[in-house]
Amino acid sequence: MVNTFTHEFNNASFKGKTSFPVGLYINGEFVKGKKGQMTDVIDPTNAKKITSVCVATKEDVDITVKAAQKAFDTQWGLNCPGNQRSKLLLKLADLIEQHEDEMAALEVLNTGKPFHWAKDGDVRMALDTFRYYAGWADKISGKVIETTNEKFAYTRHEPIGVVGQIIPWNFPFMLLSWKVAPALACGNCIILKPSEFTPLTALLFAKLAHEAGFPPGVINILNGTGQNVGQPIAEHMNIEKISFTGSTLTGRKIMEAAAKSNLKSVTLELGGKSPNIIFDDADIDKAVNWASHGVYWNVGQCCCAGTRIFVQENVYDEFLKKFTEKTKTVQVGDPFAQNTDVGALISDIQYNRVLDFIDSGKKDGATVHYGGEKLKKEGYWIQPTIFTNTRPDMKIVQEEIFGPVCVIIKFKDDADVIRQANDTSYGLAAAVFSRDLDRALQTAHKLNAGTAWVNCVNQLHAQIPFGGFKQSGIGRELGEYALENYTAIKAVHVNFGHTI
Ligand SMILES: NC(=O)C1=CN([C@@H]2O[C@H](COP(=O)(O)OP(=O)(O)OC[C@H]3O[C@@H](n4cnc5c(N)ncnc54)[C@H](O)[C@@H]3O)[C@@H](O)[C@H]2O)C=CC1
Ligand code: BAL
Repeated sequence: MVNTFTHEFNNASFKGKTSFPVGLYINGEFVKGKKGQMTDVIDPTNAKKITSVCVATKEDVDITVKAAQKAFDTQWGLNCPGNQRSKLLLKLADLIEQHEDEMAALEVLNTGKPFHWAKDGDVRMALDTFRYYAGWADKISGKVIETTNEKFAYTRHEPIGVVGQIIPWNFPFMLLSWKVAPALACGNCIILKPSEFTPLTALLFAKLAHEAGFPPGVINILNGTGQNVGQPIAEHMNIEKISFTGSTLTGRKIMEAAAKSNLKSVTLELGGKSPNIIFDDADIDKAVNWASHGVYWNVGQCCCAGTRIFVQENVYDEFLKKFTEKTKTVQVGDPFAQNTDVGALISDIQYNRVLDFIDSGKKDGATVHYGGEKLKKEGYWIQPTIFTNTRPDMKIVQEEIFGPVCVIIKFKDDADVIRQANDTSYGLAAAVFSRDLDRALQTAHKLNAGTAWVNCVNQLHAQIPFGGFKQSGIGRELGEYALENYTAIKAVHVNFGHTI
């Protein structure tokens, strides 16, 4: 028998209960893994255990792939019309909406992020994403291609089959939706591996997907580590597609595993070191507010965080003063309190990683202009931190920190800032602040980034593609573009006259 996790929330943001099995969700059932292994799930706000969940091994991956392939061949894929897939996705979205406070509270418990962000950001965006792709499920079609008068040729955008999906811990439920919704809309069966740090909302999701009535084997959730579950998915000979979000280092391993196994197609959404450019003609007060959101949202654990803030020299002092004042007002604390802006970091590993980066900045000679200290005795809390007087070669300027840490850098003119902003191996996102739209757009077009925000940051919509240039990734998630990740194009040639 698989255990059930039950938890009563009773706080300023949510009063209510959650309850779901902590098994692996395979072929429409919650089961224990073949080896019966469990792992602890930790509350990052106090480093205490929340519960334990079952974890999978390679053998479980093999069993799941067979179940998913059977579902694809019999009840899903080309055997289930798009309008039926759409109905199921809409039903699932309705169920998520009925449980949105519970889903948000669970995400808060497992990640330490503020409730209002979890609900109005993560869960709302997941809902939008499921509904958006439900709309696509019966509109996925190829085209007729003219060639000769004796031929009728057309393309079909067919589902790929069994798809592996690996997600990280920073936006567990939101990123689940980015992967699962388009894959199902296109008719694929999915095997999703959440991060070992944040398995809980994926399990509540599995319970809701079960209730929605998806055929067994269409949706499968396998908790576990990268090594025991992620790697076997990436290497599997019968998984034809893998989509991954996480570090650039692991992204390389996934690509290597795909190349060495069956050349499965790979989509990668990886790290970033996004520039945020403040020109001297920007509305400085607005830019300060956006820049603060750019760095501190999700305590900086965000692939598109605008952590390199470039400020034109004649407004540098004004910006720095106002940005520092703003940073001092950022409320770090109880994620269920209604005025909290920033919660805890996800794990002891991430906490130490961010502290190491802060140390390296100090050792390299940068100035800690504000913050830089640990907060609280229990859990993984770090002060919002501003570095100044940096050099381009410093680790804190070049590498993704994934914590509430930014560098503020002076620039002379447009050409200077474009050169500095593009001086990175990453290319996920960038932002430009200016009242001069010509200048803002010309700059946005010259930045090497998959997303360019003008007078805003961190804006994400189900309809708009998201993904990286350079080492920030391959392919695009969200929007119509994501359908390309989950369909295989077949060309059909019909001869009605040509002889040979
Ligand atoms: N682009 C993004 O949204 C994210 C970027 N990161 C970056 O990565 C750094 C390290 O964080 P980690 O948790 O170690 O990231 P990670 O990339 O190792 O973990 C992300 C996911 O990949 C899985 N994974 C790990 N090794 C794998 C392998 N060999 N094969 C298949 N799957 C594997 C993990 O279990 C997890 O589900 C962070 O400090 C941050 O800079 C981390 C999380 C998300
Ligand atoms: N910035 C939203 C997606 C991510 O951090 O992975």
